[in-house]
Amino acid sequence: MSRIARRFADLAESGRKALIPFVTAGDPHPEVTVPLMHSLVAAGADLIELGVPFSDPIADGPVIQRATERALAQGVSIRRVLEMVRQFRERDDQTPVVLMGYLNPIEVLGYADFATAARQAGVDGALVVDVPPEEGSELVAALRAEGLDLVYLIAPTSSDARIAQIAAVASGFVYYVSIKGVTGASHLNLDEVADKLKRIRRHTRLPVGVGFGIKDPETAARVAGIADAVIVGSALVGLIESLAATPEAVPAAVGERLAAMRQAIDAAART
Ligand SMILES: O=P(O)(O)OC[C@@H](O)[C@@H](O)c1c[nH]c2ccccc12
Repeated sequence: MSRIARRFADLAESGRKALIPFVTAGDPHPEVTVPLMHSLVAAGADLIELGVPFSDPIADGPVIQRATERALAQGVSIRRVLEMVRQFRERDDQTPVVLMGYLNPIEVLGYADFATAARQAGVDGALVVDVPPEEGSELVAALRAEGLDLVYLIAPTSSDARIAQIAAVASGFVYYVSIKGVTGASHLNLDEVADKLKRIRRHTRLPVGVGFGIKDPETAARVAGIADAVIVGSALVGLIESLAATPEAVPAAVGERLAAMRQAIDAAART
């Protein structure tokens, strides 16, 4: 069983929902990322989505774009990101890590070499934004050969046929993007999301995570009421940005913000 499958199985057994923070590797400084990852776990992260900086992040809003720029300015490459995961694994062999990124850096390494290096570093899966399911088979095969999951995005506009196609190739979990547009948007409509999750669940038994626009503990708790996982990015990355001048303060502060979401999720689950 993959680390991701095991984590979701354990959560389901204890009736808990997954909390998945997203941070960009190398933001605001490469030295901060591994301590930050440990701090996120201590604050209640069940899985970490780690962004691989890429120069043309089409799905990202301004907050994560600026994080990407800060990381690229520090020279953070995909190899450096893998090295960070390897270092994280020295102290944590339980928490799944999914790399979020775009195809180009993976193509530059080569699918097979990327998959091997990722597995050796301790990565569990990848979410490659610009690989649609009909073009993903080669990448899926390379990742599967190393036991890695390929996480797919489902959009509000995805048809049933599209959801079925994604369900056939996805593994680990599927990621429902709660709103049209880029990361960091606001105001997700919970009823709409709940409807869509019902439709998605007709096609797959994989856990379904929901991300985009979850910024505060209340929203996190409400989404946890209907999804298997709550994914939070820009709310954390915006805090990192505000602390960019004092990188050493980042792990504790971001951990604190995530812990508040964890508490709200767990409190709502008890009522
Ligand atoms: O930032 P938000 O609105 O909290 O959404 C999560 C998101 O940041 C993270 O999962 C993510 C970052 N970059 C992406 C690109 C595509 C899909 C998802 C992502």
